[in-house]
Amino acid sequence: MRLDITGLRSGYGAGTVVNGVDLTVADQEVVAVVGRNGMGKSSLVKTILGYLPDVQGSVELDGAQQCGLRTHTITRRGVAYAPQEAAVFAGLTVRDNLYGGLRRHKPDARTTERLFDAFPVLAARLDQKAGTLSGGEQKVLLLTRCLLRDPRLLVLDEISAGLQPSMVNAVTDVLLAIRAERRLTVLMVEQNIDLCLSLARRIVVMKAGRFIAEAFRDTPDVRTTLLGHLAP
Ligand SMILES: Nc1ncnc2c1ncn2[C@@H]1O[C@H](COP(=O)(O)OP(=O)(O)OP(=O)(O)O)[C@@H](O)[C@H]1O
Repeated sequence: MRLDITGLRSGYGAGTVVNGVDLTVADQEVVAVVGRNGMGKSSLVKTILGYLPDVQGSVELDGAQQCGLRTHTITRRGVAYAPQEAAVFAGLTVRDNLYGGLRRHKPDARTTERLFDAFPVLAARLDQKAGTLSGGEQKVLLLTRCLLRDPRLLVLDEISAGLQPSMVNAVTDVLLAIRAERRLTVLMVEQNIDLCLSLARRIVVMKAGRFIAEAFRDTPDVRTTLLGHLAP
C-alpha cells in the first residue's frame, strides 16, 4: 500500500501541532520518523488514523483520500496501528485481545506461528487477562494484534519504548521477516535509532510539526547525524 501525505496540518483546539507535512511512503517501503519529544510525531500518526478532528491537507492510501474518514473505516482499508501507549483491553484475555474483532478474517498460519515463536509469553498466557502482562509484554501484544490482521500498511508509534533489549531484537526479527513475506508498507515513529536503521532505509526528522531533514541508511555517519538531531 502506498501512502501519500500532502500539506497535512492538524492540532488540538486552536494549537497547530502538525504543521505542513509532506511524505510519500512507497508500496512495501519502511520509513521511520524520529525527533525529540513533543515535536508532533504521535499527532502525525494519529492524524493519519483519523483520530484528530480538524485536519487540513491530504492523506491518500493507494490514491484514495482518507482525510475526514472515521478510524474504523481507515483500518478496514488495511491499516493497522500500534499506539505509543500500551492500549490493550486490560480486562480481556490475551486471546480476546489478539483475535477480538477479526470477524471472518483468518490470520495467516505462518505469520501466527512466527509471532508466537518470537513472543512465547503470549502463547503461554492466552487465557490470562492482558492487564497482568508487563508494559513491554503489552507492547508486543499490540504489535501481534496488528500483524494478525494482515495489514497492508502498519503504523507503529515507539514500539520499542519500554522493551528490554532482547525483546527489541525479537521485534526487529519479526518485523523484518513478516514485512518481506506479507509485503507490508511500514511507517514507524521511533526513538531507537538502531531499530530505525535495522528496518528503514529512509528516516525523516520531525521538528515543531514539520519534517526538517531526511537521512538514508547507506549514508556514511547516518547514525551520528540522526543522534545529533535528537540531542537536547
Ligand atoms: N490531546 C492533546 N491535547 C492537547 N495537546 C496535545 C495533546 N496531545 C499532544 N498534545 C501536544 O502536541 C504536541 C506534540 O505532541 P506529540 O505527542 O504529537 O509529540 P511527539 O513528537 O510524539 O512526542 P513524544 O515523543 O513525547 O511522544 C505537544 O506539545 C503535546 O503537548
